[in-house]
Amino acid sequence: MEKKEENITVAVRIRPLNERELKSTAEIAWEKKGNNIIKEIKGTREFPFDRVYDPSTQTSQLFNDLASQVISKCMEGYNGCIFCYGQTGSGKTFTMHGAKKFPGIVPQAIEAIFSHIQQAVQKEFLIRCSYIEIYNESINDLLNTNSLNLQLAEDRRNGIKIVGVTEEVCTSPNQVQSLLILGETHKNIASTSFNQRSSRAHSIFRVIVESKNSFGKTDLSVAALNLIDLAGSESANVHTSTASTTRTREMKYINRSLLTLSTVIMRLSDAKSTTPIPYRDSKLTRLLQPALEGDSKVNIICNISPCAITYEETLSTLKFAQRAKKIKQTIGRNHVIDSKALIIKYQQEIILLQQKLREMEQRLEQEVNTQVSEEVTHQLIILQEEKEKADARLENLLQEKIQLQKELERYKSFIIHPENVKSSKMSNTEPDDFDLISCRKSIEYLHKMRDEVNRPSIGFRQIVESRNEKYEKIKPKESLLTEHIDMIQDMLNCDEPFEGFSGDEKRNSRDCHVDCFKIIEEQDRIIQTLERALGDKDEEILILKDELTLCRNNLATLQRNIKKK
Ligand SMILES: Nc1ncnc2c1ncn2[C@@H]1O[C@H](COP(=O)(O)OP(=O)(O)OP(=O)(O)O)[C@@H](O)[C@H]1O
Repeated sequence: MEKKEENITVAVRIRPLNERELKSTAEIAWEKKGNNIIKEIKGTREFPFDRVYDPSTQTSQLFNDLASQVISKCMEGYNGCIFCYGQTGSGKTFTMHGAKKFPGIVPQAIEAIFSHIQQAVQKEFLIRCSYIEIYNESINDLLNTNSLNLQLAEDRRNGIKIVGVTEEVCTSPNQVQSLLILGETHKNIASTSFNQRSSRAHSIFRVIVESKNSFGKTDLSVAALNLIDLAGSESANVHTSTASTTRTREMKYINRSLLTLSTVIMRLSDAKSTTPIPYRDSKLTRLLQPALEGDSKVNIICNISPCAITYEETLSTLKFAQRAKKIKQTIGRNHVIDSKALIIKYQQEIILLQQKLREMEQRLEQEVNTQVSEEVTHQLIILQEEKEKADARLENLLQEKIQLQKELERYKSFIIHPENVKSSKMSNTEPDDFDLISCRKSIEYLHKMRDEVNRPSIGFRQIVESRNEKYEKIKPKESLLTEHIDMIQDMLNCDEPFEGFSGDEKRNSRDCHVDCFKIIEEQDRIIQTLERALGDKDEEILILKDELTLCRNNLATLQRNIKKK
């Protein structure tokens, strides 16, 4: 340990008058004189300190003058301890933690620690934080409400420890800030006649700074920074009539522990004293023991009210501060050559974890590759099978379609027009000179001619001429034809078209007529069915083609993915 002797730094901060004091007729009893003296206004008392701050001073000024040096030392490996001492309502919490828009020493210290880490490029740091309060002589963990009445343990190497206290590793100011907010919600605060938000316990926010040179393996420093907001002393008669038993009990515990602190400071300040120092009389002094004995750079800020109402309490605070000022300390830097120190432990853990992570990543990659290739192969097989099935179904359908088309053609070829049937049947039964086919053709021809003549678009003369010409050609057969035409016309128009024929002829013709129509109707039905079937097959083929395209696309995507892998 590198050692050097120095005094505890003691400063006094005078707060502005509060509402109650402003309303009262009481006078101002204390004022600042120069930079470091506080003096009685109406008396002769004067107390010199390292610094004295008047009511107009901002906390940032105190931080820059006092706390920043302690923080710098901590970053170099020296322990540090800053605490605020004073009667209730004198401004201890305001100084240590601050209020809205007025950051206290703690938030400013956190900013300073992290900005120091940012600048110290050659060093590595590990920051751990804990937050406890001593309430009615019980140490409670403010970061874990289930941890109450924690015990202290002492060993030669580590000094005094709080067993089981929560220590959070923090990597940013915001993270520390969150811990502070969490701790604040668990603090014992109550309204008293002197302070609306009076701390009913001593609170200690501890930052452990582990640091090591980036290149060194063993030169490790571990420093503790204790930022302490003590509960305020209260005059016993304040609580007797109005306060609840809880407040009175709290007050007794607070006063007793502060008295022990005072005694400890008094004994420490008297270099010649051989009387044992009663550290063990309170949890607070036991915890402060290493710092007060010289393992820490200590700053004490004594908060006072300038008002005469609290003259006695302020005087007591100033006397305490005077005694504290006399304490000489020999502070040393903590070198730790200890493989158990967290920064090294964490570094080793990080290396191990990184190794494990790499191994896991490799294993995962292998597994994923195997899984992917198995899955892709499986999907490929399924797709191939689906494609083959689809191809086969398509082929079948195409065959079916061709078959159906052939059948359709065949059926179409079977279609017999009634007039053909009539003429062929009739020709078998009619006498030679009765040429029904030619008659029929002639009738058709005549009908056509008549239609032609009636069509307004064709030149009338041409039509008449052509008609006459054709008429001349068939004129010789006119009478015969006319007769036959009439007869055939009658036959075609009437229900009994074969009236003039003999019985057999009639029967044959009628049967033939009916058969023909039946065949034709049947054929029409078959054709319609075939056409419908064909239409359905076409639709199925289209759907199958779509499916096939989808299959092909999926296959292509899979093949692309496999190539990428
Ligand atoms: N320097 C200051 N400037 C402005 N207001 C202040 C100052 N110091 C204290 N106050 C105000 O005075 C009140 C009491 O302060 P604070 O709670 O810090 O006292 P305390 O000493 O912590 O009291 P306790 O011991 O009861 O917890 C608060 O409202 C606080 O905002």
